[in-house]
Amino acid sequence: MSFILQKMAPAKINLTLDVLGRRTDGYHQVAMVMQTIDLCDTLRVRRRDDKRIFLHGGNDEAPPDQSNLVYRTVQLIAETKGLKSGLDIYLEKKIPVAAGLAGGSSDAAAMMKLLNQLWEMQLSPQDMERELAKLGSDIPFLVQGGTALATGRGEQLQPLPAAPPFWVLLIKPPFGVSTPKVYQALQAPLWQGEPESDQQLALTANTVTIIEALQKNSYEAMIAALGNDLEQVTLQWHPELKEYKQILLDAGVDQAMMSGSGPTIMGFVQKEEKARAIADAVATLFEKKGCQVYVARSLNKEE
Ligand SMILES: C[C@@](CO)(OP(=O)(O)O)[C@H](O)COP(=O)(O)OP(=O)(O)OC[C@H]1O[C@@H](n2ccc(N)nc2=O)[C@H](O)[C@@H]1O
Ligand SMILES: Nc1ncnc2c1ncn2[C@@H]1O[C@H](COP(=O)(O)OP(=O)(O)O)[C@@H](O)[C@H]1O
Repeated sequence: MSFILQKMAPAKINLTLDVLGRRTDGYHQVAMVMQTIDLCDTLRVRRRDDKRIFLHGGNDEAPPDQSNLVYRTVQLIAETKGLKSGLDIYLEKKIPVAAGLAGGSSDAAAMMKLLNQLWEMQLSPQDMERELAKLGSDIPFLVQGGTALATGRGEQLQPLPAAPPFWVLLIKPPFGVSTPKVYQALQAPLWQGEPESDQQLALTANTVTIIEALQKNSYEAMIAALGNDLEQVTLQWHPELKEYKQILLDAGVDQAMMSGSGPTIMGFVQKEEKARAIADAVATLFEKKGCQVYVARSLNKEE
């Protein structure tokens, strides 16, 4: 029996998400500070002697069929670089689906890294990011993870100093939201069409301030600069999310905010003991509302 390769696929959260404009290609121009956390899916892969690809695991919302981003990553690489062997792939989902945590994107990035290893393709991280941008705007960030600035439609990356270590409580309501619908409903004053000046592409206040906070390695300054332009849409559709933020703030988190297009609400704290104590205090209340509660810590690029 050939040996099994395994890779963890971490969730991402947005520390900022500034939407700058609505482009003609159907995407929005964004500036986002992204961070990986240690809530992870797991991918295991074993080479087969034939040329068949089998995907196992997943769950009801991310079934192991041809629509799965893991399968689509193999298909993309098979088309561009050739199918070098058959594969048995097992996907263990822990990251909630359609939650604003980019679980599917991270699974795709992990699959790409496993293929690079197994098929000895010697692709650089930048090569992998370029390929994966074809499957989704968030996926390139998940190749390297840690803390990074994402611009363009989210696929252009610049390294940032690692965020000061922190913990987050994640409250995942019993429903998902559609990312395209959230972007489309955004009412913010946006430019439309193509960016015409550098000013239109300039980073906005939240993102500039948070980058300064990261440069100073200041947890307090980072917390003060958190922001997400998509909150206004998802919180209007699901007003109970405002209440969830308040519950977390009342329970003692330093700040509460939605991740990505939502609906997951995050509560930020600096220390593990505090995160776990608050999670214990609020778990029953949130579980009664049908929410799942997770505790996770920020990851470095190397983890
Ligand atoms: C909102 C964010 C924030 O990190 O994450 P999630 O909430 O999905 O995790 C991302 O911008 C989501 O990126 P991702 O989920 O990869 O989106 P894609 O598959 O590329 O695009 C799906 C659709 O969302 C819309 N879209 C996406 C990215 C972007 N910058 N502008 C957009 O308008 C488009 O309608 C696009 O067709
Ligand atoms: N491996 C996967 N894990 C999760 N979702 C997947 C996967 N493959 C395809 N999908 C599809 O992609 C959509 C968005 O997935 P996900 O990455 O969880 O969203 P989000 O970025 O909003 O957290 C889901 O509706 C799901 O049907």
